[in-house]
Amino acid sequence: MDYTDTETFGTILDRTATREKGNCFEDFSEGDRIEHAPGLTLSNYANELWASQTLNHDPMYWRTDAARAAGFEEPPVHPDYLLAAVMGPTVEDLSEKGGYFLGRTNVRYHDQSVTPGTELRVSSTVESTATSSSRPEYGIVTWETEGKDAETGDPLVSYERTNMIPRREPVATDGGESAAADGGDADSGEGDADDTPPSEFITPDGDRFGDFAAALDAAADRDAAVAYRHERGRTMDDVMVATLPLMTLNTAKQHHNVDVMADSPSGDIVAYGDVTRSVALGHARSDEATYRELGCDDERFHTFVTPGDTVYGFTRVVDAEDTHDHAGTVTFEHIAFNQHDEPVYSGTRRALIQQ
Ligand SMILES: CC(C)(COP(=O)(O)OP(=O)(O)OC[C@H]1O[C@@H](n2cnc3c(N)ncnc32)[C@H](O)[C@@H]1OP(=O)(O)O)[C@@H](O)C(=O)NCCC(=O)NCCSC(=O)C[C@](C)(O)C(=O)O
Repeated sequence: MDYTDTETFGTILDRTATREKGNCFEDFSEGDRIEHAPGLTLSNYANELWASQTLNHDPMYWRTDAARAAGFEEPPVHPDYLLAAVMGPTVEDLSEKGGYFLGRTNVRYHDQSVTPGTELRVSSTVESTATSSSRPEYGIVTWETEGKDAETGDPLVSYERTNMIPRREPVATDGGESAAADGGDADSGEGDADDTPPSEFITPDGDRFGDFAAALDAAADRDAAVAYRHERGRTMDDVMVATLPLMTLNTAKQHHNVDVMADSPSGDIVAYGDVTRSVALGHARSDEATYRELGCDDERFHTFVTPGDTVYGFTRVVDAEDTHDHAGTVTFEHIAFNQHDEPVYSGTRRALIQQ
């Protein structure tokens, strides 16, 4: 028999089983620990592709003189690439089955001097599982993930992330179990006691710690916030949507299988949340003298970003603390938005900004 005869092959395909990838919601129980097998070795090529394409062009990640001036021996890998390189290899075990990346919190960088050539080992623990009251065909799972230097065992980055994960069987829900699984801020802001925007928005005069602190001082006794837009935008193309996640071994079909995604609510492949976030942070960093990343919290992905969408950035300065001789700690809220001015990502970020 000729298996490649189109008609015959179609009949055979209908009768054969698919060897499935990934895990369903029912496969996760609180406390389960997963060592992610594939891992990867941080590469200069992937690092440069990630940082260049997401407009993260800070010289300290590109040139030895700038890296040395910032206290590194040589240019380290970009922290957004490091984070994505830790998360990518977890997808096969945790979220390849589908469902959306809802958010992440407690992102902490333990070592930012990591250079290309470093091999990663990544493990995750199931922190919680919950029923989704709005989508009975999904559950909501939160994992705690840690990426280490495989050779030394030193922790490099850790975070807690939450996804919707398909169930094998949809369940009837009473709407009672599905409070935000990570205890994060699942509130969209609706119903906040004060949801009236301030009457004035202040832009810092420059990109140094003192400029952010002075702007906050100026806003302190007025009905004002320190908040501004960033000029750059980045249109999502194939490299952004499919290449960057695959380069970090992220096998989520959402980013590279147009055939499957055509039947999904987005109707198309969608950008990996870490790419959207990295673009937003790249826009923000282009307007600040960043010294080190400290961490991010309450990251949320509000709606799909599909090929052709353009990602812009908005920043609100929340706090500025004079913590070091050469740099101060600034807390920002960043919002990425699309060409229709719809928020697609939000999160808070703490970074050391040069004095
Ligand atoms: C998912 C959509 C459709 C739901 O939109 P919606 O407005 O209908 O619903 P919602 O109210 O925002 O959230 C739905 C449910 O999730 C819960 N929830 C929400 N956030 C959190 C959180 N942080 N922690 C815990 N729980 C959370 C929330 O409480 C609610 O529970 P309920 O069903 O019981 O009412 C909509 O928000 C959306 O389209 N978001 C964009 C998703 C997206 O594009 N993510 C990035 C790309 S996917 C990706 O990167 C993949 C990855 C990385 O490769 C990979 O995981 O493998």
